Amino acid sequence: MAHLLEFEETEYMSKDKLVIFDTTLRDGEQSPGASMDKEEKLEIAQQLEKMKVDVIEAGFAVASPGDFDAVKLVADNIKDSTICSLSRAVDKDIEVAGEALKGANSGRIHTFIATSPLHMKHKLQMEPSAVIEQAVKSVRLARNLCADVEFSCEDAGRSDLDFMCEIVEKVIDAGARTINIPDTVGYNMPEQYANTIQQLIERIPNSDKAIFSVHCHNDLGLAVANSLAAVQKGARQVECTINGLGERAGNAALEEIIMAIKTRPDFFDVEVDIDTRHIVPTSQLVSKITGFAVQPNKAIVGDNAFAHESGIHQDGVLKNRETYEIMRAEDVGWANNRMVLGKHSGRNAFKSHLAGLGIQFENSDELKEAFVAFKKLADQKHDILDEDLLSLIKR
Ligand SMILES: CC(=O)SCCNC(=O)CCNC(=O)[C@H](O)C(C)(C)COP(=O)(O)OP(=O)(O)OC[C@H]1O[C@@H](n2cnc3c(N)ncnc32)[C@H](O)[C@@H]1OP(=O)(O)O
Ligand SMILES: CC(C)C(=O)C(=O)O
Repeated sequence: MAHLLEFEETEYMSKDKLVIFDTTLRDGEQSPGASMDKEEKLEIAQQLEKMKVDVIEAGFAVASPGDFDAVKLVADNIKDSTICSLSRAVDKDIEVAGEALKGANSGRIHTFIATSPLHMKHKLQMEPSAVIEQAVKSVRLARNLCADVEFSCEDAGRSDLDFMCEIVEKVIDAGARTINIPDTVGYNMPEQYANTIQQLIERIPNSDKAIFSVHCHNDLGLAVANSLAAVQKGARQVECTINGLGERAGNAALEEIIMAIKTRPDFFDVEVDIDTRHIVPTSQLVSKITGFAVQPNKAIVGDNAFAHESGIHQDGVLKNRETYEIMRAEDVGWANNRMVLGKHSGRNAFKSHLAGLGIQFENSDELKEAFVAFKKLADQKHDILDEDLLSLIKR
């Protein structure tokens, strides 16, 4: 057996650094209807690189000739982020992944096998001992092709902890330097998932030789909560996708993970290198390419994430934005926050909006009269446009 390729244990192994691993182009693409061609993948990868994402999982190279080409194109062109391809614990998958990644500045082979009793018995139809053997063999093969190898225990959220301790210890010995513990079907609760990560780190004798990673699905709406709970217990890589795209109900949303970490440094003792100003443009690009609309009330990237229609909120924000905004719209790539006039709006926002249109009221009676007319109109009309306001004032 050839010597394992040398792995640089520098930047990624820092205790304070949270590695951001984006899998929009792989797990995100697994959403029915979200397939992307290679040029589309490259366009998104370029945007992720601008955002300073650490690792981009570009696809599953063995899946199709098109996906091989896409992983290769991304690997050949993106130089600042590590480019990764997924592969089963199957020699052919790993070799094809290695081939697609040949041109990468920094490449990673990500190999996985299921470890839950349910998946091993019914899907893989393998004995647990054979699963361990296959995992070790695959990691060794991958390490002969690529210095940076990640191993995932698929369906870790329903796997036995003792069994995971055993397999993970062996794959670390075989050369895996990132150990991913996916909650593949979004079954775990935050405390339970965080405890699994903590137990694995504490119990596995060679756990200090690897970064522990989380990959959470959103079947119960807990993907982000589970990921963040695990970060508090020692996880140092989060796998996530733009807009939370992904299988079934999706993956943890990158934008929510990043902004939670940045907004609550009192909770999270980790650093992320992401340039958050690229979040909204990236979200809009992914939405345009996949055709998956972003719901208006989606955190960070939804149209209403920084919009206010209620008078009490508008008044507070006009006096001090922090009254109702915990982040700055500009910091995540919006041009500004937004005041929307509607039936819930108050006098202060109304007056301020009209001032923006060049209209000043001579006295409070004039303002009162215009405001009463505006409320009547707002009861009848869903969207109040500036033209509506101007004609109302003229009248
Ligand atoms: C949780 C996740 O997101 S896992 C990633 C899921 N993503 C995908 O599946 C997308 C890409 N997949 C594909 O293109 C295809 O499924 C391929 C190319 C990987 C395999 O295709 P096929 O050879 O036709 O197999 P098929 O998909 O029907 O079945 C999967 C086979 O892989 C086996 N398998 C599944 N996972 C693994 C694994 N991690 N390691 C080894 N074998 C595995 C299954 O047991 C099954 O084996 P069998 O054919 O002996 O019953
Ligand atoms: C293969 C792994 C990383 C995965 O996507 C999952 O388990 O959800």
